[in-house]
Amino acid sequence: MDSTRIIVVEDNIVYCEYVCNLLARDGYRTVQAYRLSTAKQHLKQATDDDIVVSDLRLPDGNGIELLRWMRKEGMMQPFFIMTDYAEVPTAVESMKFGSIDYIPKQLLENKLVPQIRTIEKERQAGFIRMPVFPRESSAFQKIMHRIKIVAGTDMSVMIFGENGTGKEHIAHHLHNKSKRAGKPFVAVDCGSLTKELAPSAFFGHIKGSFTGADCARKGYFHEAEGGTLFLDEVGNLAMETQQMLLRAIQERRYRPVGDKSDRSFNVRIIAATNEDLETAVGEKRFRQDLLYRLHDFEITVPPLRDCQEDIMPLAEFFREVANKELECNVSGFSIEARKALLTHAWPGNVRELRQKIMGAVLQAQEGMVAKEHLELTGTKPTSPVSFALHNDMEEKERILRALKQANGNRSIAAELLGIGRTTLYSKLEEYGLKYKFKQS
Ligand SMILES: Nc1ncnc2c1ncn2[C@@H]1O[C@H](COP(=O)(O)OP(=O)(O)OP(=O)(O)O)[C@@H](O)[C@H]1O
Repeated sequence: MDSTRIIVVEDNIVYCEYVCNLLARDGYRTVQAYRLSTAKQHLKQATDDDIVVSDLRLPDGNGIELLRWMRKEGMMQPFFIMTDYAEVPTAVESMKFGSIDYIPKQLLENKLVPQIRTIEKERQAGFIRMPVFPRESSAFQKIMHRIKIVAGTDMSVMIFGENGTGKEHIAHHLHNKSKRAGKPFVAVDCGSLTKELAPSAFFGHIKGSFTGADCARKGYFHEAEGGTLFLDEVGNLAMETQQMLLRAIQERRYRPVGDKSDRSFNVRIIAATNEDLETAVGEKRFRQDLLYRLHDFEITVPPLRDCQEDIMPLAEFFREVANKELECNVSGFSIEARKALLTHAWPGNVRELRQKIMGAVLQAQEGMVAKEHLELTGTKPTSPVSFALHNDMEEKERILRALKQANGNRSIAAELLGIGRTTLYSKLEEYGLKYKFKQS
């Protein structure tokens, strides 16, 4: 019997019973709650190994309220929302508060148990899921659209982007949205693989195949069978390893080191790089034929400085994560801190933002994060390129975006737009926006 207990929160008694039976069939213990208040009681006695699956609408509240309450109480158990199709936009909201996924009820039978199995495997491997914030900038909406169209296929996908932009998250998300969800997602750091280690790492070896091979080892291809193999920093592979991979991918088979026969595999490949691989091809550091194989479809993740709309939402999200992890009680950012966050160049992208916010929350402990807590030195502020005013059509929208980003503060908005305060005032007048942001 599995030790994982699932708390099923659903007011429709018949459906609740159905979900519990589904889970019981796979050996899970379940406990039912028809109301938000009952769910809270169960959760007060829950262990960290429990998992919550909740309907969105409940007689005395809703699933998102439950999730927010849990996170506020420091309960970090995995949380899934079950939805009807009509409720998908609200369900997406739930991911902001750290729900792992929303599962349409029509797909529950196929999706829920595999996702729970993945969580269990990750727990066994000592892997801790970092909460992911669903970014909503227009650049990310485009990325999400591209993921949606390619997810259902078996095309290889190449993800380009600077370090720390979230390429691995995107690869994971793509996997979760594909028909391979619930099957393994195996991430390989190609930069750490020497040409000597690579054959055994990718294809495995049999016992005694070389000095030191005291026992057989499964390779990454075997581990990822049925699922996705994520080749991170693929540009760092040695030429010999590139050739070996190319052959395997072309022939859809490989031979474990020391074995006498080949194995076939069913693995989807997603690769990521922060390099311009065309240049690497030109410099003969990367094989053109391998690049073609890995590059059926492309996703480019823009640097954080080009996604200004994401900066404050991500910062707020990391502040909440930091509050919980570090047991602090920081409620927001001062105007100066916001300004610093919005104008910093973020060479380390989301990773750097996360680190800066964790550090700032730790320093502030409570109250507001001040500019000094962020310690944003050493890089020049970004040129306000992404907010530059190009033409009348875009202008109004950009002004609104900058004002929203600056929380209505016109000085900061003007700075983001790269124009003077007086110019901003006259633009506000021109577009009839003068009274919309009265607060500053
Ligand atoms: N949407 C997000 N929500 C929460 N955290 C995020 C998000 N995107 C990125 N991060 C955080 O930023 C860091 C970098 O993310 P990730 O490893 O996916 O980037 P990457 O582009 O693959 O980096 P690298 O090129 O260095 O391998 C991680 O700590 C991750 O938790």
